[in-house]
Amino acid sequence: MTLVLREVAKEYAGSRVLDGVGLEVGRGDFLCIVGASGSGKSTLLNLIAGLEPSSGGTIELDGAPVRGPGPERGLVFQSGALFPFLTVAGNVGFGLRLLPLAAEERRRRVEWYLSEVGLLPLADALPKELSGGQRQRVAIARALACEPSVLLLDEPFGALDVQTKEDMQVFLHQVWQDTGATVLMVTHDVEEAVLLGRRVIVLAPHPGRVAAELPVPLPARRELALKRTPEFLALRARVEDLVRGYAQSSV
Ligand SMILES: Nc1ncnc2c1ncn2[C@@H]1O[C@H](COP(=O)(O)OP(=O)(O)OP(=O)(O)O)[C@@H](O)[C@H]1O
Repeated sequence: MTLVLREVAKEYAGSRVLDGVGLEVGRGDFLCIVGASGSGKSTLLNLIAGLEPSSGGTIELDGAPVRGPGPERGLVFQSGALFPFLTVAGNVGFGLRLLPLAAEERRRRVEWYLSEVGLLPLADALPKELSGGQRQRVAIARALACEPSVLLLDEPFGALDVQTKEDMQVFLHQVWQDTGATVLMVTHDVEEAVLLGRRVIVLAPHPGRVAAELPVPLPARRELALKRTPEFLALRARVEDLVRGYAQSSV
């Protein structure tokens, strides 16, 4: 799986929100996109998801142009947006109904991904009975169950309290390692990006464009304790300076 963007642009009512964006995401990658508010992070993810058309450039998945949403791109937003009237298992299985799978395989996947996110015991619960963190786990399991080529995450933990957010970061990293998924995550949280990403891309605003790309040379196993190491703190400071610097220089 390779996702390739070349010279991607987006305009809203004549105003250019993204300009000349190029990036490449390969199988098993974990790429985080950061940038000041309004730098076009969510817009970029929406274009890749096929929720909106670009105004220029190309977006290709394995050489095929992206022209709309598709099951090979799994999506998770800040608010899990679960179907309130479906159980946890029903939510995880929802997207599978659109895939040509035998009933037995659907059941297997629902069970597998629910157990992967630690929610098998709550399979029959309704979303309203879950905590915010649990709801996001269901949303992630729902996206993963379709076994997408790439998992697109837009501020998936932005609405959670600090403790739950940290638990979810560790959890997502574990899921990524277990499943070999390819992840593209948008976040305004630089610490989160450095903790989870193998690479971090910084978008500069007005118009949104790729200003910097930094590899994250931290150990493969990302634990919360890493956040206190000098290597982590130095990289985090560097990315924060870039984000802030570009935000100020564009005002
Ligand atoms: N549907 C839309 N119509 C018009 N303008 C839009 C639309 N969606 C986004 N924009 C504009 O595009 C710019 C980029 O927005 P976007 O939400 O992608 O940025 P962001 O980096 O994700 O910001 P944040 O971190 O605050 O979520 C903003 O100036 C926003 O007002």
